Amino acid sequence: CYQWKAKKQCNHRVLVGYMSSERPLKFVTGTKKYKHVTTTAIPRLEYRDPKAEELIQAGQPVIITGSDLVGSAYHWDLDYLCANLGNGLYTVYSSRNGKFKYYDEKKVSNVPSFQPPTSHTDMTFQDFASKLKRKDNSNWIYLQQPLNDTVGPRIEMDFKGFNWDFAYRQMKRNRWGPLTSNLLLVGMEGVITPAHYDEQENLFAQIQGYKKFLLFHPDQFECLYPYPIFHPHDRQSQVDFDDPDLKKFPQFPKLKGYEGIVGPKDVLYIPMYWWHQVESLEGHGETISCTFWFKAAPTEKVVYPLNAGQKVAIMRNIEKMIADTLKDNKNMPHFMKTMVQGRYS
Ligand SMILES: CCC[C@@H](CC(=O)O)C(=O)C(=O)O
Ligand SMILES: [Zn+2]
Repeated sequence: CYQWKAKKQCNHRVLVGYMSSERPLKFVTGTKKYKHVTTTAIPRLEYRDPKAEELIQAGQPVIITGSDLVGSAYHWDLDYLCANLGNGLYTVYSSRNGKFKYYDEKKVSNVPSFQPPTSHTDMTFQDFASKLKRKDNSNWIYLQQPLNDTVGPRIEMDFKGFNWDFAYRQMKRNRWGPLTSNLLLVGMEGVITPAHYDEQENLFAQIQGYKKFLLFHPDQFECLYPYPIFHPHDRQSQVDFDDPDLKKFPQFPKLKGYEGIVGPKDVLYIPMYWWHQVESLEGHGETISCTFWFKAAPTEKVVYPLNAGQKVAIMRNIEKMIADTLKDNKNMPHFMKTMVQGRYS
């Protein structure tokens, strides 16, 4: 199991003493601590610990150890994946600054001035792996591809060997909807997925390398200023954590959340609507992860007061309805300001 030594802050880098019974003492160099972002540790619990189940049922994040959710993939590394993923094509994103802010291509036409921050191409895993080894810091790359039936027989066998009992037990116990996808993520050291939220429950399994997660409760919505719903960056925060515009986003410094380093064999439960920012830590090789996304649990009976996630869902529905009704997104700011200005303050 892992014991975490006291964190030591030194010149904006956080060294987190890291020791496990399976690995020599290793300093997992954390990343810069973001100014204005206050965090406490994400709980780290053994999967048999009833507290872990309680946290998941309460829709709270938790790093689960010992589940072996992807135990049959612990041997996955670049060479093994090159040899066994087959010659299918994989979606590889490229970024000039190491940040991979997701955008919805179907919404690009809504914002004519939109400049995609990343590009993507399809290539064989072998091509990707050779680019990865040539680590070029002017071109960061990040493979993000749903595992599908183009994979070779060994990968298929490994996939079938996942601890599906654990995954489906969580799904049933928490009344989640069906599993929708397993996304294979292979990231160059240092890549960052900026703060965003997803509309599905996620069991995030780490296979190789270390990822630092920042997580924020849905009630931090007013500190994170998501893009408008019709914008390609819907669900993504507008705030650049490295250089926040506090005139435009004055609530940002009130942000409070959780942080944790997710290492090999760890599984992080990311509850739906929880904001997260994820960084592949330098110095520990490329990261290999696999997501398990589940549809939301159906809301049988609405219980008041509504929780923050439900309020985000309601805000999204209202925003969608206004956008659909007005038919012109330029009219939305004035329409919504008129609706509340001087009436609800
Ligand atoms: C495309 C998914 C990226 C992932 C974050 C990361 O590992 O970089 C994430 O945001 C999630 O699993 O929800
Ligand atoms: Zn996400």
